[in-house]
Amino acid sequence: MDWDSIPRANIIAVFPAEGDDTGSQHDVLYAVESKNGSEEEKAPSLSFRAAKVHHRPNINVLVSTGSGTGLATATFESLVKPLLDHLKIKYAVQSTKSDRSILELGQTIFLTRANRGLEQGMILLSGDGGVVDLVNALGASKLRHSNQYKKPTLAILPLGTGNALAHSAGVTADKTMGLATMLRGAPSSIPIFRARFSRGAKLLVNEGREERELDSIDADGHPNAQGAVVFSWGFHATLVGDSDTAEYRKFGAERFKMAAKEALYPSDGSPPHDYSGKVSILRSGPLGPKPIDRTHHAYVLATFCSHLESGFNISPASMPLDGKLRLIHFGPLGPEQVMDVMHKAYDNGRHVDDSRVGYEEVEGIRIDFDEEDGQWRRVCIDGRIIRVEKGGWVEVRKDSTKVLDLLVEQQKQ
Ligand SMILES: Nc1ncnc2c1ncn2[C@@H]1O[C@H](COP(=O)(O)OP(=O)(O)OP(=O)(O)O)[C@@H](O)[C@H]1O
Repeated sequence: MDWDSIPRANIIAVFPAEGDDTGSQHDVLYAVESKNGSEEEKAPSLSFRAAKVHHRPNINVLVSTGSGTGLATATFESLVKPLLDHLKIKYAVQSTKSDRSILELGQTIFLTRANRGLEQGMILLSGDGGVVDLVNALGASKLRHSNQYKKPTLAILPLGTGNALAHSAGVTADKTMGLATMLRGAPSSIPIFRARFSRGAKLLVNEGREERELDSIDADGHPNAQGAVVFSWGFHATLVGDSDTAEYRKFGAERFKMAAKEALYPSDGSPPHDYSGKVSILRSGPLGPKPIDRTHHAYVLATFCSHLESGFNISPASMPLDGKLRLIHFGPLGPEQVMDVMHKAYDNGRHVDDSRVGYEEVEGIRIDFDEEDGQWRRVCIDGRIIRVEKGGWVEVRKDSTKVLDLLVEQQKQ
């Protein structure tokens, strides 16, 4: 029987077929609605069937050696490999050699297979960066998708620093480090946004010392980048950018707090920076952009996720993969007041009830930067830092392209 002909929601259990050493033959038990079952007959309206299925998806394990505090390789060797071997699951494993490894695998092998309609599973040992690399590789241009495009399915094992997507999608809700969801989860599309920049925007790499062109440039010459977690400007982007160094990375998630202190209490004794620019909310339909009534800002952050790290509940109204983009923003405040707002975010997202904080669902946002110094024109997309040129702008909008499914606990339609 063909695996694809059995609806996922009807599957009760899958067992390796007895005597099969290839890992590709399975016995599947599944429920079928019985046509003549009715309440009057007092018969159950479901019955079960058993089928023999040949199914051998292409499974790739991606080990991001530079993520978090560098535990991905040890986790693969001591936990993931023995588990997959125990289950006789066949897979190919790739470890990252550079910050472009996952992007390049995605742009070549995974995109080609997806365009040929082949089923692919990926087990990703990384933080949010690995996910965003896959999203960008697979979704950089709709034109690159064939009619047969088949979304790969991703299982994420949270080996990064923030692991926002894993925390927000419920992958870390149990004590199995994502392994239970990897085996029992159901696929659900990862919502994505697209940022379109003025022509001079550049990706910052090598601890912010080098500039690189963005991989995707649209027909009008505007650099594009996609994200699945967060877009930010101001305090958040500054602390992510400043703390992305080998020295800071040793401290795990503490690095964000350390860089936050430096941004709020600069060592030269100056007050925290007031970010200057025009921020507008983009709305759907005929309504034009609605500018936020302030010229200076401390915090501008749009996200699909409820949590940016464990306990940091930035958008309490966000549900796992609900595809709603929410904006959190506030104007210049003293350092103690910023800390007060941040503490409320760690306290179950109470900051959104604070009158100093704006919180709303948006279709997108536009920022027109009015900053002389480039360090204040840095924005963050899922941990990557992009610097916009003087007088430049960025527009961030929800993107309906579906490129990748994430395995999550609850089946979503
Ligand atoms: N071998 C490597 N050499 C250089 N860079 C690497 C290597 N492996 C991974 N990287 C890069 O390290 C970064 C790790 O990002 P990732 O998001 O996975 O972890 P993180 O930043 O610690 O976590 P999070 O984004 O969840 O806070 C990515 O930019 C990735 O491309």
